[in-house]
Amino acid sequence: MTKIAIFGVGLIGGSLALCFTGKPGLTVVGYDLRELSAAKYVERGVVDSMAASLHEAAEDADFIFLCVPVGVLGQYVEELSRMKLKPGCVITDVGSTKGSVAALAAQLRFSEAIFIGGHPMAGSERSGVEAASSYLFENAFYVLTPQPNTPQEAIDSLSELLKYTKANIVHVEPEIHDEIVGAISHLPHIIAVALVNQIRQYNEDNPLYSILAAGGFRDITRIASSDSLVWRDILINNKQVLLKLLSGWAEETQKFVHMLEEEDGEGVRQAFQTAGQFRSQLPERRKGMIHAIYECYIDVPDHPGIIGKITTELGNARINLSNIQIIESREDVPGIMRLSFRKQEDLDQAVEKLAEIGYPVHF
Ligand SMILES: NC(=O)c1ccc[n+]([C@@H]2O[C@H](COP(=O)([O-])OP(=O)(O)OC[C@H]3O[C@@H](n4cnc5c(N)ncnc54)[C@H](O)[C@@H]3O)[C@@H](O)[C@H]2O)c1
Ligand SMILES: O=C(O)C(=O)C[C@]1(C(=O)O)C=C[C@@H](O)C=C1
Repeated sequence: MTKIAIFGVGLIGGSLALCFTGKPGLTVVGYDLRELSAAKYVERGVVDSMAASLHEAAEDADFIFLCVPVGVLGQYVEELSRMKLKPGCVITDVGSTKGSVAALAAQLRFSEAIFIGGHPMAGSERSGVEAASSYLFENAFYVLTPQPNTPQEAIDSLSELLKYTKANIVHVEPEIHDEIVGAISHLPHIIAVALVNQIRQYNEDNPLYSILAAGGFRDITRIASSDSLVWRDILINNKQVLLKLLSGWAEETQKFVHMLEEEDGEGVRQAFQTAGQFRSQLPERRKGMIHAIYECYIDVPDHPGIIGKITTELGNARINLSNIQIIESREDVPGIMRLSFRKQEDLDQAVEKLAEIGYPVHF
């Protein structure tokens, strides 16, 4: 039996556990500080068993996944380096920053264990094991940050195990990872939170702000609901990169200040056009490099019962819908409905079914 230990059975740790639990030859042991009784994790089939201590979980493990917030990662890596682990044991993490943990692991001496940094580029604004899903990583990118001296055998065995996630493995240097992920993940989280807080203050004087908030505001601010402790750790850890990115962001917004002051309509138009062109080149159906969610949109007339009709038709055809949302709905104006699926197969079947019943989709 290959023993997999998961430290931190939350959104990411729980999702990884769900990918591995029940697979032939694998046994998954969880460890978490949270007061959710161990039996519940086991009953729900997330893990095979829960360990009462870090040592119990790590003992004899072939793989150890550290799925805890970035702020406590270092302490686990250090503790593991002091333990006698199974020879060849691969320790990996899922932290959203890679530079500091790679630097720490490089200076520690593990007795016959190997550390390989990792980061699945998939997630959610939700947190905790309740939000975990075995589909979370499907089709997403999964970054590994092996060092030049990392044994190939260890990289291969971790990559082989990660096939259960159905993610695409990519190797990236830790510092490059932090720069890129700072720009495409951490900065957007800061912007979303700052924007929500700006509007929240206006809303204190006039609640119409939140009442009128429609698709635009909701789309750009979904990630502002992310876990505050997880994100505190990520942002502080990637401080140097983010300070540079924030000054770039200030320059970008300043460009708009100038364009508006000068009433430079052509400048505004060009800004939208170049942004739109770049965005349309992002890989389709993966929401950038982020989600393993397959989505399509349909134009729907605004009349009662439309959601029921669509869900019934898809349900009768045994097509699993993971989410449904009306993005815009005004009286007498067709609304847009966003349908999300967990699998490409479901999306393809839905496209066919919806066309058949008179609702052509767009992406
Ligand atoms: N949320 C995302 O979208 C996302 C995506 C990719 C990677 N990550 C990274 O994954 C890691 C976990 O994030 P998450 O979103 O799963 O958070 P989460 O809050 O859902 O899960 C974290 C789990 O770790 C447990 N925990 C916290 N401190 C602990 C400790 N000292 N010892 C043992 N368990 C502890 C918590 O009880 C919780 O169950 C973070 O490092 C984060 O940067 C998050
Ligand atoms: O989709 C989301 O909600 C996420 O926040 C996922 C997201 C991201 O920003 O893309 C967040 C943190 C990660 O480390 C990786 C992915």
